[in-house]
Amino acid sequence: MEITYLSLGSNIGNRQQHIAAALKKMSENNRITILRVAPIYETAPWGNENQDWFLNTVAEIETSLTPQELLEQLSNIETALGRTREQHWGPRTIDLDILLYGQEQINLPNLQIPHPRMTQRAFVLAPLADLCPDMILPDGQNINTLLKKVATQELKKIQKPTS
Ligand SMILES: Nc1ncnc2c1ncn2[C@@H]1O[C@H](COP(=O)(O)OP(=O)(O)OP(=O)(O)O)[C@@H](O)[C@H]1O
Ligand SMILES: Nc1nc2c(c(=O)[nH]1)N=C(CO)CN2
Repeated sequence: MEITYLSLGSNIGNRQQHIAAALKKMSENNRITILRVAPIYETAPWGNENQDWFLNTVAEIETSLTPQELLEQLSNIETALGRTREQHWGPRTIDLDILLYGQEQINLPNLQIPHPRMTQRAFVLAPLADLCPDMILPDGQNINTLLKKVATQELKKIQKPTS
């Protein structure tokens, strides 16, 4: 069993409902246990700014799935929730990324862990810091130091998920 952190994001349709539905589908897999879910943030679009604001959060899970099996499971959930891939960093009903999987470092063409862009993204670091305020990221930096570096990225904490 490995402790794993996942990023969840949505900026199309009922964003809160998409996040809740993704968490429900994950919890239906008997090899995934959701341990904690961070508060939800409303966040300015990063990377491709010409799109609507996102809701983002982070889930801490425990899983016996391998990283590749987890990626496949998350991709199936994205598809079931209507995710399409038309634009790089474009709008999506749901985006599920693996941030950290135990202490593993993976560098395959279809899977990089830790997620290579996570330390640049306030929409990842803020909810992750709510769950793990003292976390040291694999590059050796404290999460709060990293959060200060991305402080110009706009975001606001909105609420705990209801389910
Ligand atoms: N840690 C990871 N978590 C999820 N997908 C990953 C990871 N590492 C590599 N990938 C690959 O990235 C591919 C593209 O994913 P996706 O379209 O969701 O990217 P994105 O969310 O738009 O951008 P970003 O990767 O910068 O968050 C996936 O098909 C998957 O194979
Ligand atoms: N605010 C925000 N911006 C993004 C997001 C996201 O989840 N939230 N996801 C992206 C691709 O992973 C690109 N940009």
